[in-house]
Amino acid sequence: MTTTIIGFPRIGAQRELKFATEKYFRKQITAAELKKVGKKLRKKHWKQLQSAGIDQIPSNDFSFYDNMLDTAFLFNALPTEIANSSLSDIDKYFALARGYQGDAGDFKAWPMKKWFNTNYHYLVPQLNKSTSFHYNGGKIKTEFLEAKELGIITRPTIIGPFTLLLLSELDNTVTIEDFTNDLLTAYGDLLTDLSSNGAEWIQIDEPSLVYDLTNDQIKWVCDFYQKLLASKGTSKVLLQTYFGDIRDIYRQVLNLDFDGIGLDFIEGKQNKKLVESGFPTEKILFAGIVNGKNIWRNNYQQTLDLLHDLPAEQIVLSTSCSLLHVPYTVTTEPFSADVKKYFSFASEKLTELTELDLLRKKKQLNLLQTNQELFVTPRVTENPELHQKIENLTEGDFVRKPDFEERRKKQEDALHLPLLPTTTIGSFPQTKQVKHARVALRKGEISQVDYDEFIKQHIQEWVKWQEDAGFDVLVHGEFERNDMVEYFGQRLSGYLFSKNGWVQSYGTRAVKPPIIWGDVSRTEPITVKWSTYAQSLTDKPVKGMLTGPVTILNWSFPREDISLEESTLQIALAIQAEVLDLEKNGITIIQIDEAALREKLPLRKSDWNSEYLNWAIPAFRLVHSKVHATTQIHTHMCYSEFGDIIKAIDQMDADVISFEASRSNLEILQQLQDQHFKTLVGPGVYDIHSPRVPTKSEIVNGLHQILAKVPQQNIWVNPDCGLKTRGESETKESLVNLTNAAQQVRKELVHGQGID
Ligand SMILES: CN1c2c(nc(N)[nH]c2=O)NC[C@@H]1CNc1ccc(C(=O)N[C@@H](CCC(=O)N[C@@H](CCC(=O)N[C@@H](CCC(=O)O)C(=O)O)C(=O)O)C(=O)O)cc1
Ligand SMILES: N[C@@H](CCS)C(=O)O
Ligand SMILES: [Zn+2]
Repeated sequence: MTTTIIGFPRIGAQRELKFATEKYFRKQITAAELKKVGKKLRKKHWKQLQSAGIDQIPSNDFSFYDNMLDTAFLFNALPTEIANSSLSDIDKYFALARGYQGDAGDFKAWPMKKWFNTNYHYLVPQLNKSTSFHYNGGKIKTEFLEAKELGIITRPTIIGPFTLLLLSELDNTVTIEDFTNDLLTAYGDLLTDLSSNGAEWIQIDEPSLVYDLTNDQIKWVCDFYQKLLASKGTSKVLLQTYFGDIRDIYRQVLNLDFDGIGLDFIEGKQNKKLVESGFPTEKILFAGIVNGKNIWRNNYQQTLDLLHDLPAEQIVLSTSCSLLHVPYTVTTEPFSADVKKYFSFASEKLTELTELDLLRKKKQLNLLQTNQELFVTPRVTENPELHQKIENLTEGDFVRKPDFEERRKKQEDALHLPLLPTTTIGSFPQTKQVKHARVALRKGEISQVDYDEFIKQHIQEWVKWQEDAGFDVLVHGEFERNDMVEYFGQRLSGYLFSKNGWVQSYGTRAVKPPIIWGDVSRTEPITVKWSTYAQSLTDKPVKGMLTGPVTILNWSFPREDISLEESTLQIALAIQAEVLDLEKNGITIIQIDEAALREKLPLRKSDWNSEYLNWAIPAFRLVHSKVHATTQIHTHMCYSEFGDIIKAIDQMDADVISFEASRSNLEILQQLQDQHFKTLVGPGVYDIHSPRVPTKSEIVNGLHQILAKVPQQNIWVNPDCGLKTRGESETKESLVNLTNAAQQVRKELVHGQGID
């Protein structure tokens, strides 16, 4: 055995899984038809890996929605009301993913969170007293046997117990210990079952081992695996980690009876040093040396140098993480050969692994020379003016004046907004018609003028609708955008775009991250015509809508020849120019989304004194530092995992921030209160990732919870995130419930204060 990968993209080269699943949601195909699509994709991918020469192929990396959900489902850890409902198994599964409202009941979806430092999102299992874990066969076994029938003995993969528990939400009636015995039996039964069915290797993913670990956690992991591995059957077991190094538990892990240890040598900066400190001769090192997250060709010489320092005889070459995070193939992309040669997507990374395997065995050395040519000369010509501009930035460029309190008064006078102002996050449903129009424009079937007219009509309809629904601050709806990052990338110089480079973000949703190829700058206004058009239709303020520099960077494939900081500052200057143009054209409220701000924060808190926030926060400040006091700057983050960086978020110095809160039980509110958060806040009052319509009273309850923690004059009312993924009718129903709820609570407050 010499090469493997941790996991492969599952949505299909043409996003077959997305389209089939969405058809199933719309009841256009049956469950059997959907399952057939899944089976076909799995077969295709296994065969592809096989013919690429990957000699150990994973299975159960496939998922109809998400692997965390799969794992909870595999172990039957469902809420009782869903488990006992009349829904079929697959509908129970999707009910947990997206919520369900219908004849079988009314079930909220499980929360969704970012998967470590990626733009992939997993479902957060909700565990309580009634949860129990037990294994009785299921997806992992079915897929193993499916591959076996094709003559491929795969390595089944499963998320490990530590990661499963750490990433789940336990209510206050239970602790991790309550599930330990259950899980020992469940994982034990799984190992025995797979092993008796012929699995030679089983992969247990424990990415959570790359976090800072407490002594109790280390002890839990060691005790658990000691017991589990004592009766593991005949299969060999691989402990797979990724997204960092395992410095806190490396020594202990070596003493456990794993047959293989998978380490990430790309993001795991200390892993090399750890292995050099000793690695048992009887174990196999699955060395993650091909980057599972970037799209650049591997530098073979660098990789060979790294391998040179590792125990050569015991190494299987692997990827640093699952290839889930990169697009399927570059071969079908319309880049010139001169550009294409720099790229490696999932399929090309398979070739890299097999070529590196040849090279480490001193075979086909010509491959090394061709590869080295990519790295000897600079790939792009620099923009010296831009570099100078960045060099000339001074502290004052990062400070907005006057300060928050003074601006707040001026904005209150200028904007005249009511208590609990209502707004939305920016996008409205991207309907079939909107997407079709973009396809028609791309194919030349309609002209740019016709397309623009079509978009304007949508803006007009929705501006009117928002006025009628009683919103205080309107949005234009983002109908002209394919994606909040790709759209900007396409209008900035220095970017390249794939035609089909889709990467799963969650469930059926994918993104096509643009590629930062060179220095980035703005050549002309990007959003001004749409925002000013929308503003011309109403007397209410319409928010300008931009994506912030850190998010543009984090959701693009970044350059590796300059620092992330440098690239982000280039983007920040481009967005700053856009902010100033919007302001000049009469837009008085501008939202600059920083949905991905937290993404590149080091996973280990002990690494937080590193530089990331020291440049990410200033990059955002640079974007809005030059606007007038009366221009209100909003920002938005579609997650609430910023409790521990609240101070940094406040230092972004925005006037208002909206964030996800409904799926996270509003726990962030306590932290806002405790840390005297100054920025005005719009904690999302309903979950937009589910088609479920929130009732007015649910929203009223949510507002009451918010009011218990945040001063009323600091509160905005909005959904969790943009509404582009939702259908029109559910969106309108939900938003009417939102404005009605806000009005009711406003009345309560006014009465309570005796004003009315
Ligand atoms: C807010 N989120 C975002 C994240 N990352 C981003 N880069 N963007 C985000 O908005 N991360 C966190 C959250 C949650 N994540 C997502 C990710 C993706 C979506 C989403 O809605 N994706 C759409 C695709 C969006 C898009 O690019 N649309 C294009 C192309 C549409 C298309 O597929 N066209 C078809 C033809 C369709 C037709 O004819 O009807 C084609 O090209 O073949 C566009 O609109 O032009 C998705 O469907 O997956 C949401 C949240
Ligand atoms: N303005 C964007 C933010 C998504 S995070 C939207 O509404 O879709
Ligand atoms: Zn969002």
